[in-house]
Amino acid sequence: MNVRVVDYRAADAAEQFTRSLHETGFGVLVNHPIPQQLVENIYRDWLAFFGSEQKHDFAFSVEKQDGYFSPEISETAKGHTQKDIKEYFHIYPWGRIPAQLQADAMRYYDTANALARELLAWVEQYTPADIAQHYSEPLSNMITGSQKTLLRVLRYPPLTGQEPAGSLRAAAHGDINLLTILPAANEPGLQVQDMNGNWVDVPCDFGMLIINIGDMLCEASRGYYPSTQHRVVNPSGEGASKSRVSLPLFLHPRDEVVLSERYTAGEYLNERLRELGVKM
Ligand SMILES: O=C(O)CCC(=O)C(=O)O
Ligand SMILES: [Fe+2]
Repeated sequence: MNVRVVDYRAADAAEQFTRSLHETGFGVLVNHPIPQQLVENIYRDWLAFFGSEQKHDFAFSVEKQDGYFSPEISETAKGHTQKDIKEYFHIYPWGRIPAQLQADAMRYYDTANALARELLAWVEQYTPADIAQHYSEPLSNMITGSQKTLLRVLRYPPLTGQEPAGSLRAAAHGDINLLTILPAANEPGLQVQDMNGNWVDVPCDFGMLIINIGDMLCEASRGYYPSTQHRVVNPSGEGASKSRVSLPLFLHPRDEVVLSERYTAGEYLNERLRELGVKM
């Protein structure tokens, strides 16, 4: 796969970047505005939280979807039968969060959310007119006042060797939302699928920020922006004894936004959460 690496500060960044999203569902930005030190602090502090008993005080709410999802709850990717090998915490500005982790998490949320909004505006600007005419409202409008944009902190525990055959840290899936922003994790393992079905390693270098299209934007753009399948594979050797932490921000529209003739965003999300086994 020929992934285009785009300089966020280049004069033609919006055009180059949206071309990559159209061709592969996936983009890589360098010289991006996400501060590395903040992300490293978040990784360190949340590793300590996942290692503590405090996490059990924040058991996730089925209705609201905020809080801590244990490895026993962990999602089963659409079309798969094994649960992923992971635990995670869902952060919303209105949701529950441990007091000692709140300031950095919200600083990151605001920074990543602002960038995601800017990138969605690029996507909108470079949507061909015959596709854009089907958007029920401008993309940038779809997220105005949204309460659903979600920051997920993931921890993949060290492997024990007792994992069920065939289970992965994260089985192949497409993200549900409009657009996802993913800084480099502390360990490798993320792969994306190219147009020929091959799995390609994603660089785990902080300078490279990964952005991918989610299923909602694929639906709204009638496939012009494809949602890329991706997964997190199990490490072997030394990596197997280490935790992996990652920090995707999932940009979501308001529930009532019409994505297509088939779905509003709220209907689409609820259907997918039921399939993942985390909602009734
Ligand atoms: O951990 C990663 O690198 C990716 C996580 C992911 O794809 C997800 O949570 O949707
Ligand atoms: Fe994902």
